[in-house]
Amino acid sequence: MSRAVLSLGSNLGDRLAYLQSAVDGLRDQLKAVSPVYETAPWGVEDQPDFLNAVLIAEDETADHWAWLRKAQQLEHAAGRVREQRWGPRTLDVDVVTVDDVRSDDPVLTLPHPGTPDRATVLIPWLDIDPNAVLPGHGRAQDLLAKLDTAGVHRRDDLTLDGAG
Ligand SMILES: Nc1ncnc2c1ncn2[C@@H]1O[C@H](COP(=O)(O)OP(=O)(O)OP(=O)(O)O)[C@@H](O)[C@H]1O
Ligand SMILES: Nc1nc2c(c(=O)[nH]1)N=C(CO)CN2
Repeated sequence: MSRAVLSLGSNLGDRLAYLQSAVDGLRDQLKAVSPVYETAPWGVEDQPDFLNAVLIAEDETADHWAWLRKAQQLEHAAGRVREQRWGPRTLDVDVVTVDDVRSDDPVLTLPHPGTPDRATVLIPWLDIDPNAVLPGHGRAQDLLAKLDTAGVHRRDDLTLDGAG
């Protein structure tokens, strides 16, 4: 059994539909779906606002590589074209954690190295797991306390349907 935390982001086209497509693609493994947040872009600031959300999924047999393949399949299905680093995209699916796995491999770094600095991941993750711990970095709550959360706005009018 493995448990993965996956972060979703979209800032092109029908953003909510792209996030929903990831939820639909994980339906059998889905354990929790966060609220949706509208967030100011970090990294490359001259691009449209993102919608972000976080999912928790479990699988009987998947190892961390299988979760990366799944994430990339979901991006591909959403027509994701890799262009600019940190640039606009229809769907970004990052593997935040898989259990307590820690890896320095650039193809799959775990936990995802951006996580401690990203309120856009920590806030929705804490919504669905208030006791979340980032392996090697401590409690998500403590990491979030050090960050600026001004650009992160919960959109209660937009919801992802994770029901069976
Ligand atoms: N934990 C991880 N989750 C997803 N991809 C990862 C992870 N660790 C390493 N990668 C690698 O990162 C590469 C680039 O990913 P991507 O294009 O999504 O980066 P980005 O979204 O622009 O930036 P960031 O990864 O900082 O969010 C992928 O090809 C993948 O192999
Ligand atoms: N707010 C926000 N900004 C971003 C995001 C994202 O998901 N949310 N993803 C990026 C590329 O990984 C670059 N910038």
